[in-house]
Amino acid sequence: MSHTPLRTPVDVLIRRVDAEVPIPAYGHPGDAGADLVTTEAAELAPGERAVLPTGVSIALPDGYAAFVHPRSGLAARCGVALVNAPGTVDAGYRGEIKVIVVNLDPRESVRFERFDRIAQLVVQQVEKVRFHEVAELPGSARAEGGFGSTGGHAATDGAQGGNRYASVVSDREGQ
Ligand SMILES: O=c1ccn([C@H]2C[C@H](O)[C@@H](COP(=O)(O)OP(=O)(O)OP(=O)(O)O)O2)c(=O)[nH]1
Ligand SMILES: [Mg+2]
Repeated sequence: MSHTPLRTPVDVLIRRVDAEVPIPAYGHPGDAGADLVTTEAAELAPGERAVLPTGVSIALPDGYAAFVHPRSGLAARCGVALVNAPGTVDAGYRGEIKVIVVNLDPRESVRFERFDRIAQLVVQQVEKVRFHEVAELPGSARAEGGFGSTGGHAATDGAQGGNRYASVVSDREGQ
C-alpha cells in the first residue's frame, strides 16, 4: 500500500557544519524521526558517556521544537541510551545539534564510526503557555495520585513515592 502524506511537510532550514555529512533522512514514509549521525568516531566503555556532534544545525520555525530521541535498535543490541532523552532542540538554537549518548551495557564497550546513525530527530509543534498562579487548583479524578497510585503490582499498591520501589527491588534481590 502506498503511503499518502496527510499533511504537507514543514520546511526547515539546515546547515552542514561538516561538509560531508548526509542530510538527516526518514528511513520510511510515515516515520516520525529522521536519523542523525555522529561525525566523530567514538568508543564508549561500559557506563561511559559522550557528547557526539551530528554535523548539522537547523533553524526551526517559531512554535516548533525538535526532540533528539534514541534509536531502539542501538538500545536493544548495544545498550546505548541518551542521557537526556529526549533532548530538546529549541527553535532559536543555531548551534550544532549534539547527542549525549551513554553505554548502559554492563560488560561490552560500544564503538561508533563516523556517520553511524546514533539518534533520530522528531520535529513537533509545541505550545507556549502563560502561567496563572492560583491558591487552589480545580479538582480532578486523579487528584494528587501518581508514582504507581493505580497499582498493578501487589507490592507497589498504595505506594506514595519513589522510596517504596527501592525497597521492593532490594527485597527481591535478597530472595
Ligand atoms: O540533546 C540535545 C539537547 C540540547 N541540544 C542543544 C539545543 C538546545 O536548544 C540547547 C539547549 O538545550 P537544553 O535547554 O536542554 O539545555 P540546558 O542545559 O537547559 O542549556 P541552556 O541553558 O543553554 O538552555 O542545546 C542539543 O544539541 N542536543
Ligand atoms: Mg534550557
